Amino acid sequence: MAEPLLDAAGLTFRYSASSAAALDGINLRLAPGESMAVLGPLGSGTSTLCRAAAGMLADHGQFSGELRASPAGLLGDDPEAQLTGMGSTVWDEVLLPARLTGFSLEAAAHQALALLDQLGLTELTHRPVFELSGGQRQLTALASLLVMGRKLLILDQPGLSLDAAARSTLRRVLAQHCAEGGAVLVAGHQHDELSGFCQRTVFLDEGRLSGVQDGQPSREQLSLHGVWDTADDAPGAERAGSETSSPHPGDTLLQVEALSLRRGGKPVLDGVGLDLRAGEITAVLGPNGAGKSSLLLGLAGLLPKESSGRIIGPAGVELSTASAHRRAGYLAWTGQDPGDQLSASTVEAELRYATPKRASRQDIADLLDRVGLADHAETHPYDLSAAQRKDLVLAAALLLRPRVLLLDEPTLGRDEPAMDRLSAVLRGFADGGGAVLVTTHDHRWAAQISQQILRVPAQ
Ligand SMILES: Nc1ncnc2c1ncn2[C@@H]1O[C@H](COP(=O)(O)OP(=O)(O)OP(=O)(O)O)[C@@H](O)[C@H]1O
Repeated sequence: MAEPLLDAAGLTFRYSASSAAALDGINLRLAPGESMAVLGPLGSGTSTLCRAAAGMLADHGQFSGELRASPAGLLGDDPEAQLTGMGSTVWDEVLLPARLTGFSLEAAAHQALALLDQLGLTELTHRPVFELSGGQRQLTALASLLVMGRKLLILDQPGLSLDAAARSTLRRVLAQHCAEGGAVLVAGHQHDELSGFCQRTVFLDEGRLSGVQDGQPSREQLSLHGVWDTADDAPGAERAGSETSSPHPGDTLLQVEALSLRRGGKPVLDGVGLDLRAGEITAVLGPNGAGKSSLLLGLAGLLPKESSGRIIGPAGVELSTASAHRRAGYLAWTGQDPGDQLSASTVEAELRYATPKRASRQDIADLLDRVGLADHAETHPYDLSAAQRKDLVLAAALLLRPRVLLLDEPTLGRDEPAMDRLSAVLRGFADGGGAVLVTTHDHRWAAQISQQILRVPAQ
C-alpha cells in the first residue's frame, strides 16, 4: 500500500493560551488518490486540524500523539490573508509562491497559465487584486496554492464566496489532482459540492472525532453534527419566488430605478430596478463578479451611481444626494469582508462605539445574545472566526436602528446553528417593519428566507 500523505495517530493539540485540547486523540490517514472532508460546527477544531496537518502550529502550543504529513499546500480560513498585497495583479499572486519555493520562472509560468485557464481566470490575469470580486479573490488564492504542485492539499472552506459554477470547476481540478496521485482534505462548517466530492467524511466535535461516513452524508447526519447543508432541495426552486412578493407587503422603504454603476471605468450594473418593502427580505443572487457587492455599495452611497438612476428613500427623498448622516440613519450596510469594518479592541467596545448615540450596556448584551456572541464580549474581534466577525458587524448595523439592512454574503462559513440564528435575526428585523437586501451564493437559504429574489446576470 502506498505511503500515506497524511497520517495522524492519537493527535492532541493545546494552544498555549488554553488548557483545553483543541484537538483530542485524532486518528486519520490520507493516502495518494484519496479525499476526505472534515466537517463540524464552529469551534469544533476543523481549522486547527488543517493548520496542524500543514505544520503551521509548531510554535503555538503543545502536541502529543503522532503526526506525519508530506509538505502540504494550505488554503487557510482567511484566504484574503494569503494574497501578498492588494496592489499586485492576479499574475503576480499566482506566480509568487511557486517562485519563492524554488520553481524556475519558466516552469512556474507554464503551470500558472494552465491553472488560470482551468479555473476560468484567464481574462483576469492582469487585473490588480483590489479590482477583484470576493469570489475572484478566492479563486486567485486557490490558484496561487495549486501552482506549487504539492501532493497534499489542505483546503479550509475552499467554497467560500464561490458561485456554483466555480465550485464545480474546482471540484474537477481536485478530482484530477487525486487521479494524478495527490490527496485532498476539505474542511469546514458547511457541506457543499467540494466536501461532497470527498470519498469519506469525518465529523469533529470539541476537537474529537465524532463520526465517520463513507460516501455522502445525509442532511439529517449533517444536521446532527451541526453542519449546514448548502445543497438545493430542488435546484431552481427559488425561481418561484423571483417575482413573488409577500401577500401583504408593507410600505416601500427603498425604490431603485434604472440604477447603473461603473467600476474601474467599466459598466457593472445596467438599469437595475427594485422595490424594498417593509417586512420583506430580498435575496440577490448571481455569479461571481456579476455586481452584487457593487449594487449594495451603490445603494449605501459608497460607490457613485450614473446620473440617470434614482435611489428613493422616505418621503420621496433621493438618497444619493442626501447627507451621509441622513443616509446612514436609514440604511445600514455590512460588507463582504467584515474585517474592514472593525476598529475596537473588544467585541463589546466595538458595539459601544458603533452608534452615534452610545447604546446602553443592556441593549448591547441583548444584541450579543441574539447574534450568538454573548460569551465573546471581551474577545478581540480578530480572535473571532470569520462568521462571528460577520455577526459582530451585523450587530453594529442593527444598533443603528436602520429601516433598511444591506448585507453582503452574511452566510459565509456558518455552521447550522449560526445559519438558524442569522435567519431568526433577519426575520425579526423584517417583522419589526424593516427591509433586508442580502447577497448570497446559498440558493437553498435564499429560497427559505426571502420573499423576493433579484438575479444579477453575469457581465
Ligand atoms: N475596486 C474595483 N475596481 C474595478 N473593478 C472592480 C472593483 N471591485 C470589483 N470590480 C469588478 O466589478 C465587477 C463586479 O464585482 P462585485 O464585487 O460587485 O461582484 P459580485 O457579484 O459581488 O461577486 P462575488 O460573488 O464574487 O462576490 C467584477 O468584474 C469585479 O472584478
